[in-house]
Amino acid sequence: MERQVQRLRQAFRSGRSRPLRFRLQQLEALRRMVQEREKDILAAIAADLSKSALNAYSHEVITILGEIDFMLGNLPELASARPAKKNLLTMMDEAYVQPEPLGVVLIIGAWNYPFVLTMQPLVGAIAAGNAAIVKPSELSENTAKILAELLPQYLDQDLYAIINGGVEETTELLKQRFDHILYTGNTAVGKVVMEAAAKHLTPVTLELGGKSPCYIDRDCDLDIACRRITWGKYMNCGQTCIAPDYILCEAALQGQIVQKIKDTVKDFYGENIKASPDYERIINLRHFKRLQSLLEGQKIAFGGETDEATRYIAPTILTDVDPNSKVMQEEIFGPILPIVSVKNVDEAINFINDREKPLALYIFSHNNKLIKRVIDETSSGGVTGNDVIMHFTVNSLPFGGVGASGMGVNKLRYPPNSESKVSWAKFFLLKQFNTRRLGMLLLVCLVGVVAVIVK
Ligand SMILES: NC(=O)C1=CN([C@@H]2O[C@H](COP(=O)(O)OP(=O)(O)OC[C@H]3O[C@@H](n4cnc5c(N)ncnc54)[C@H](O)[C@@H]3O)[C@@H](O)[C@H]2O)C=CC1
Ligand SMILES: CCCCCC(=O)O
Repeated sequence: MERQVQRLRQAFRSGRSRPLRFRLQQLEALRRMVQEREKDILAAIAADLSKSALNAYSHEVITILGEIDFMLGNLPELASARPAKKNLLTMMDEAYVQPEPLGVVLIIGAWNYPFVLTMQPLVGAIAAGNAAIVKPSELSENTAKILAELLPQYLDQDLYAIINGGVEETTELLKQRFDHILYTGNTAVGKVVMEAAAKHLTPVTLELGGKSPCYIDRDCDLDIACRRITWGKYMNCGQTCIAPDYILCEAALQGQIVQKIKDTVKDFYGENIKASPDYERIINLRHFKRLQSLLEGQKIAFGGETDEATRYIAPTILTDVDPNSKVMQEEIFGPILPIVSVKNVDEAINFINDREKPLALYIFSHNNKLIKRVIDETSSGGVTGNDVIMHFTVNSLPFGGVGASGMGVNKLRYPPNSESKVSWAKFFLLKQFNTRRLGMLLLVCLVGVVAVIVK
């Protein structure tokens, strides 16, 4: 490990990773890799998470293409010096902030979105002019393997390395000195990473987990709320760090919520959910058994079916959940949705503040004052009102946790998925489609307006 880190440090010292042209070339090469080897990448993600190619594209590949496009379009400005305000003493001088690379950075990825959670930080590291070591999660072994095969074929091998392995290899890596470590994974390991980094005073970005609450106010559009919660909760079989972990609502709403989510699950995944290409599986037996244990002693209002052979757990809803029960003590990270009843928003705010600061927080209400109050009186990594997960798609928003859910920041929806939905997602998320398609869309609108005026 030490030799590998030293090799990267020498390459970084050569200054090769600093010129803007070089950084853009590497990002263009990464984009080429994603495009030319899309099929292999989708197949690897599919094998790891029993995910359809359409979902692997929508959940992961499109995000990376969007991130690379953003960088290719904005890096010249992002990397340029920023003039600083001067005072009388210095008004004849030059004063500016010059963004500069840190050096050799370590990226440790997680398994639930194995491509996004290693490539997105790598895009940032390359854009900033760093050298980087990428250590994908060993749990998503197929994606780890394909990345080890592809990255050296497309990127500068002296500046960007990939090291595969599990706890042992990661522990060895963490003994080395880096100039920044970006870790994505659970909070317990986040502490291990931070402890190791402290020995070298290495700054860290910790993208951790937590229990993200979702408060449903009695005054909201319950149909929309349940549809969006169903999408965000059961996507990737609930293995999404910013999925709504549990619902807080008045007891009287539980019945309607269960029914509406039940109807939406049928709408999304059909009568036979197990056969749906849009419904994934639990990553491994350890997590499957952990999730099964969370069902013990609970009132299962919907779902609850499991199949160990295929690591299938049905979309499940628990009602009248005791806040002290096991399912409320740990991040669920699976397709189980507990409903905890509270009398009102005051009780919901206290419930949230009595626990670790969540990675995400969701509020469904027609009352914007109530939403604003919850935002003002709680603390979380990111909030979406009247939706879930969508703050993740705004790459001009910082993305990350606070407190136990993390520190530092990193940046076409409903099933069933289809080619045309992916195409529209590209249109709305990828630069390359915006201009051409946007022009077409504007032309159609213009023709429409003219037609109305003429008429
Ligand atoms: N904030 C965010 O953006 C995200 C957070 N997460 C969180 O990640 C968690 C799920 O991922 P995990 O199961 O943790 O992924 P994991 O088991 O794949 O571990 C993550 C990484 O840490 C390494 N690792 C594991 N144990 C280690 C140890 N004892 N010492 C050193 N390295 C170790 C693994 O090799 C892997 O590369 C959830 O809590 C989820 O909320 C997941 C995705 C995004
Ligand atoms: C929708 C993609 C989200 C990726 C980060 C997470 O696990 O929440």
